[in-house]
Amino acid sequence: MNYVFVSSHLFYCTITFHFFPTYKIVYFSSHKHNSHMKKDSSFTDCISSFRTLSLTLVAINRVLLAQYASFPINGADLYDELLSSTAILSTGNESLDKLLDSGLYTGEVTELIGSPGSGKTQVCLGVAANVACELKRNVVYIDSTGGLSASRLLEIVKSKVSTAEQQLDALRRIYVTEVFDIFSMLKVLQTLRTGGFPESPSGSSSLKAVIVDSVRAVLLPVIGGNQIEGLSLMMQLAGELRMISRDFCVAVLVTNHVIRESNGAVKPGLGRSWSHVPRTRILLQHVNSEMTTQNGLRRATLLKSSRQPCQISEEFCLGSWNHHKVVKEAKEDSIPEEAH
Ligand SMILES: Nc1ncnc2c1ncn2[C@@H]1O[C@H](COP(=O)(O)OP(=O)(O)OP(=O)(O)O)[C@@H](O)[C@H]1O
Repeated sequence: MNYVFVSSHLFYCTITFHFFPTYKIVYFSSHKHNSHMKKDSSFTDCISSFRTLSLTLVAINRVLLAQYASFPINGADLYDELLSSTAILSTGNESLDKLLDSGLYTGEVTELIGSPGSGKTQVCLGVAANVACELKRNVVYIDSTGGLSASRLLEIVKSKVSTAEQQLDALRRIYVTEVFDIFSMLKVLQTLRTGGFPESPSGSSSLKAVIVDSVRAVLLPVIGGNQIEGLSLMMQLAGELRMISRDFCVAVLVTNHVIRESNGAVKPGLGRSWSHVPRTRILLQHVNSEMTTQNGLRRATLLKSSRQPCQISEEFCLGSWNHHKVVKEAKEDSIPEEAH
């Protein structure tokens, strides 16, 4: 254990420096009330200890920067890192995959926005079922709206895998947590990040997707009144989602509502501070036609992407995840589970 001595007129305390556990910082005072202080230290000793201290602090500063600051890396290394850590998870819906440039990218936060009833939860269920059934990977599903329907999930799973055993296996890969406030949400994410995630039955940690439906439901109550606290909680949530996506190489899919402006245009909820959090954003809308409202036809429009031109859109049916895959077995080898 290394000790760093800090002289102060006010304090006599010992603090363990959390970021740097091998160092112990000891504050000691020359105040006359502290009878047990080092009274024999001369002025020159004091100056030399300050010098030592400043050198030590510089060393600590360097180590902390090396550990926690981001360093620039060249494009080739960046591309290598991308190839080794990025996987593309198919959503199970061709139209959405097309908009997302093949699917959900691990290491990124993707946002699905839309008005109530636009089908955000249906898409989340479809994605969870697809990752669990087709890719055979784990999913953490955080439900903050109470909109997750186990029967609907089973319905989608049944359309993807035929035997009861496979269906059970797939359902076991989807870990559902219900949270209804931002503090519980942050706690769940922190538990997940610090390794508190329950392992899959096979014992392999194969978490590939984290779905949060929805972020606005937990943020809305804290954003209205106390703006400063609400914003800081929102940024904390953004940080947790980003860290999980990067550290665990998982795809994070979040849902958010929209705000309708006076001219009828829609914009993503949670304002500007949130707008930079997702790397990709898709808007879900009803397709307004008497014929199409019956079969749940939706239009998905790409609003934000660093890979595709924005404002392209695709139409798809919400019930498309139910469609049975007749030639599933034959196609198993060609599932684009991990593109890189
Ligand atoms: N099995 C199904 N097949 C097709 N469409 C369905 C099915 N079940 C529900 N729907 C449709 O999904 C829509 C509701 O979708 P969903 O609950 O995903 O909306 P949401 O955008 O999550 O809404 P909210 O923001 O209120 O949570 C309804 O229009 C409903 O008709």
